[in-house]
Parts: sequence; structure tokens; C-alpha cells
Amino acid sequence: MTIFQVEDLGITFGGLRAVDGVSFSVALGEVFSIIGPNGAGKTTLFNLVTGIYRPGRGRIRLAGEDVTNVAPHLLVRRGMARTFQNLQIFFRMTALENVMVGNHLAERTSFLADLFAWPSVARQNRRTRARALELLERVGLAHHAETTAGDLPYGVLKRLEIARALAADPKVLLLDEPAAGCNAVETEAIDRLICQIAKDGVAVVLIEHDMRLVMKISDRVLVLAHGKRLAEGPPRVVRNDPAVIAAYLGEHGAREADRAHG
Ligand SMILES: Nc1ncnc2c1ncn2[C@@H]1O[C@H](COP(=O)(O)OP(=O)(O)OP(=O)(O)O)[C@@H](O)[C@H]1O
Repeated sequence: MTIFQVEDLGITFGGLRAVDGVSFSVALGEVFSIIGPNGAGKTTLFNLVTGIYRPGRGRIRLAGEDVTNVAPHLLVRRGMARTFQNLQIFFRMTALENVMVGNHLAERTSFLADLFAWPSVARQNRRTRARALELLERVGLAHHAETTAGDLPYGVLKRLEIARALAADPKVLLLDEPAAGCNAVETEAIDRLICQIAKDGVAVVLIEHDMRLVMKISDRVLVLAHGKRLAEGPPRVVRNDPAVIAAYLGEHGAREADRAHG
């Protein structure tokens, strides 16, 4: 079942078409990856679909509803959560508290109830805590619940961020480079986690530079180049597409040339 749809999305930065007429759709339970050489428009596309940027053209639909121009915090309540390329963790808080923050962001709490510490608030806090613990368990970090986030290794923090995003109970989860900076063992744990989340019925959309991870776990891959869709399909099809190979070789060639020129 298609849960998320992007139609002809575009944005221009001072004449540069960073995202130029991109369309795609993602179903519940699917892992959909967005790849492309540096500067292809991947992050801009994420920022468009999560409401951070306003598109110059196009539409975004979530669960059949038009959510184009809906603010990021309201999108979270409608079932869309994301993680960021750079960790957005509160390093002085425990792992559990970090996930509880995610829960609070997704809740509609009453200011008055909070102010007067009504019993309903205490009940709510207990529920939030129990739910945060459940989520830590789901990402394999329950044993780190009371550890200060600043003391946790990088790969664990990447999973903690995913747990926090899951606190919003998303139908669509967008992951911006979930394995960036992780070693092989940490990447493996993240790869299993992403597959499990999709199996649980969530639509997972990810940007990732680690091609092995992308090719292993994706159901479909969208390749961007210069803001446009270059190719889309299952990993084995995309991997052998001459246009995709040329786009990557082009980038690689440029890097080699940069190196040669010191
Ligand atoms: N806020 C902005 N203002 C002006 N130009 C921008 C802005 N954000 C991105 N761009 C430009 O838009 C293009 C796409 O950038 P974007 O960061 O989306 O690419 P990317 O595919 O995510 O790259 P990378 O893999 O390096 O993260 C680039 O040419 C970039 O310089």
C-alpha cells in the first residue's frame, strides 16, 4: 500500500535547480533508497519532503492527504519522522531521556496540565518512560538506558537516533545517512535494524553513501543527478544501468583528477 507520494517536486536556489521535477512513491514495509553523487540534491529532497524547505513546485502526499507546505512538527504528528546526517543527540542526557524527548515532540500535551503537575501528567510520564524503554529494546539498546549519551560509541548513537525517531510512531521514517561514520560491525547492526523496522510495516526512505548497505537492504533505489531522476528500480537493475555507472564514474574521475592536482 502506497503511503507516501512525491509528485514533480522542485526547488531553485538562486538559479540552481537543486531538485528538479522529482517524483516517487513508497509503500508500507518497503526500504526505498535515494542515492547520487555529491551535490545531486539528496539532502535538499529530504528537506523538502520533511517540510524544512518549501517547494517551488510539486506535491507531497502522506497517507492520501496533501501535506505540501505542512510544518515539520505537524508532519511528525501525521506520521513522518526523520533522522539527520549529523547527530541530533542531547549528550548530557541518558539514552532513555533522549528517546523520551522524541515522545514528547510527538505528543499533544496540555500546557496547563504540565504547569500544575496534574496526576494525568504523572501517568503520562510513566507511559512515556515505558514506551521509551520499549523502543530502546527494539533497537537493541535497553542495556544502555541509563547511560549518558556522551559516553556511548558513535554507532550506538546512530541507533539511539533511530529509536528517538520511532517514538513518533511513524508510518514513514526518513534516515539521512544512518550508517555514516560507522564501522563494519555497527553498519551491520543498523542494516538489520532498518530491515526489521520495514518488516514491522514502516515505509523507510534513506539517503546513504554506503553502496553495499544500499544494494543489500533496498527494495528500490532512486538515483539522482543534478537534481533530476536519473534512474529508479530494484538494486540489481540500477547497479547495471549505464547512466548510473557514468554518473558515478564521472564523480570518481573528478576525484582522481583532484588528487592528481594535489
Ligand atoms: N540552502 C542552499 N542554498 C543554496 N544552494 C544550496 C542549498 N542547499 C543545497 N544547495 C545546492 O544544491 C545542490 C544539491 O545539494 P544537496 O546538499 O541537496 O546535495 P546532496 O546530494 O545531498 O550532496 P551530498 O551527497 O554531498 O550531501 C548543490 O549544488 C548545493 O550546493
